[in-house]
Amino acid sequence: MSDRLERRAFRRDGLAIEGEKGGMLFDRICDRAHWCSKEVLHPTIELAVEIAREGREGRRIGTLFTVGDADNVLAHSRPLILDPLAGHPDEVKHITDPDLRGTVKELAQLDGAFVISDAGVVVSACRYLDAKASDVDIPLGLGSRHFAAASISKVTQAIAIVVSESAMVRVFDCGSLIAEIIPELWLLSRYNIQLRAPFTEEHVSDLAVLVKEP
Ligand SMILES: Nc1ncnc2c1ncn2[C@@H]1O[C@H](COP(=O)(O)OP(=O)(O)OP(=O)(O)O)[C@@H](O)[C@H]1O
Repeated sequence: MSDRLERRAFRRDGLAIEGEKGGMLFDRICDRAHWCSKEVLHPTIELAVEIAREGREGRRIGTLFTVGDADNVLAHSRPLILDPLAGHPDEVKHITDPDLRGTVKELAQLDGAFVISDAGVVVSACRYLDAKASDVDIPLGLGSRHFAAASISKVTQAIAIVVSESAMVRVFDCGSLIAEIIPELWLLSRYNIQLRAPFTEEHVSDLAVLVKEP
């Protein structure tokens, strides 16, 4: 096995964030979504939480990921700049690849969304999502990034994950907010929570995961 594949296999064994229990909490989000590949959704949520926690160069950053139905997402979006991931082979663009994850953290400072395929390949970055669904269900007060995430999850089969500049991570499926991840417990105040009851709330170390009940 090549070094790259070994590192990828290692990461698939469990989450770096909060270990096995963190993985179990992310399973609940998978179970709530209308479809889910844990091998892709878990490392994407984990990366979103890392971005929310770490920011870049001392400031918080926000970004957006779509997971699944990539061709359809591409058809409902357009590039904001020349795609920095274009031309690189799929083998180096898997969401579990450590080098790719570092690249995504850098690119997350730019506007737009990352598009991830069902197989976990980050096929495009810096995409403006054009989908505008009128019947999305998003709480008042959330802005255009969240609206774009809700809309693309309604118009396509993709699950959309927002890293808000407020450091909250929000997951949209079929046009609705289905989960919120609070990466640091001091952010856990009712003020920050946008998910409407009923939802489950579970904690592991500094992480809280709230999942809407069906
Ligand atoms: N349709 C879209 N597709 C991709 N990215 C978008 C889209 N709309 C907005 N964004 C990104 O979201 C950024 C923040 O926009 P805005 O503040 O309105 O969103 P928000 O939902 O309040 O997010 P945050 O909680 O991070 O502030 C924009 O600068 C842009 O980079």
